Amino acid sequence: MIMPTASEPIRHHHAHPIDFESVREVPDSHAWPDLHDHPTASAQGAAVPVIDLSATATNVLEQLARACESWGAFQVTGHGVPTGLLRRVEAAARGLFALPTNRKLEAARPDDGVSGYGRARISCFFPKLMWSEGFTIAGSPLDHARTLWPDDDPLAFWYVHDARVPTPHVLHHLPRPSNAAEKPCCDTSCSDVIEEYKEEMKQLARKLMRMMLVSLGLTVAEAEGKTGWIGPSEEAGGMSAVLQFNSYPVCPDPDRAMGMAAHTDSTLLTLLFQSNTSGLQVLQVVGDNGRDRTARWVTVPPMPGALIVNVGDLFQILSNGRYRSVVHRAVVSRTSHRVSVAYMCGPPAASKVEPIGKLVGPGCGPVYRPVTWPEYLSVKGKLFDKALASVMRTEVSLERI
Ligand SMILES: C=C1C[C@]23C[C@H]1CC[C@H]2[C@@]12CCC[C@@](C)(C(=O)O1)[C@H]2[C@@H]3C(=O)O
Ligand SMILES: O=C(O)CCC(=O)C(=O)O
Ligand SMILES: [Fe+2]
Repeated sequence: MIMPTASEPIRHHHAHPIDFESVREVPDSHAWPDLHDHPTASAQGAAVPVIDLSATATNVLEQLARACESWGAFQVTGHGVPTGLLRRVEAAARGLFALPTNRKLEAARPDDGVSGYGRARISCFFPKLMWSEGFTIAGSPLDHARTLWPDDDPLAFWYVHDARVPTPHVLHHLPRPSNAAEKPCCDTSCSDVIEEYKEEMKQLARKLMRMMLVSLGLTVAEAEGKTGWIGPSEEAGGMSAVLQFNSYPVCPDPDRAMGMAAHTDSTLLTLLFQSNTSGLQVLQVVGDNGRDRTARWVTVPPMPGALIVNVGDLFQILSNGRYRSVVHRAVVSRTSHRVSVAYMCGPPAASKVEPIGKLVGPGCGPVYRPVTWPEYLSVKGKLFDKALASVMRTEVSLERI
């Protein structure tokens, strides 16, 4: 993995994003020296597992367990999310990023905030900038749009019909809507699509959480009771989530630019939709016996209609280290503008996440101390790739993990 070279977060001085569309070469600010830190596995090599959730055949739980133990990531098919909705959410993402820069900057994420437009939060740990821009939505997309653009709401304004997206050229020349209520009559707005997508992802995330906990050896009742958040009644307020839209413009020299630097997600699970453009790579660690550790980047090929599931740091804590969060990154392309949408799912803010009692036994005590999601995010914001180790119980030897 490309190690962050900064121990202290860096404040990048380029407040304004570069104009990705017009640059003819990768500027020094975006040129990464060590993109080939590990070999990239050939297409014939091992691939991230694909799991069909609709399969009536029964070894789905075993497949999940194997995928989570050995990869920390897998693709799911048969998940029940309509392909039409996936197409519409991709169009919504493309529409958002196609907005003129000044409109996007109106929604810039404040320094101390979670939501808004800007570069990835982890950028401050790397000396070079990434070839991407992002849009983070915590809470309701509609409320969000209203707060960010109180006068006129581009999220509600740009209509998504049949996955057709206004091109940047058209967007520049469209009149700004004078009143968000004056919507062109048709279809649904971006924020409706996003709202609908969040709801579908929430159901799928709960189902996957339940299945993954059962695959660890819990009963369904235990899985629902232990965490409270995934039970049928949502008495503890259900899970919470952040929606992250990523955009990776075409790049004149993809071998020198990084779309999204290597990281693990600070979530329980992340459900990622990468549309039909390749870019996501996961780090496969081979021969991990302490000393002799080699790793390689494995591309996760786009599969029509599939979603990718990443095990996040909080699930690693919950499972007491049995399921590992996966190191992953996104590379860029010379020819395709790629977008991805990540549903980053965590527990309710007030809930403590800690190793599940049943998975902790004699000779295998709890490896991690209890943390809430906000606490963990704050630790991650300071320590980045050392965050998980820092919430280990001190009496547990580092060898164990
Ligand atoms: C709920 C989350 C999870 C965050 C922080 C916070 C809001 C934004 C998320 C992301 C989204 C993009 C990748 C990442 C690595 C980033 O830079 O910002 C994520 C990060 C994390 O998983 O740590
Ligand atoms: O775009 C991708 O494939 C990866 C995005 C990602 O890792 C993230 O949003 O956390
Ligand atoms: Fe990620």
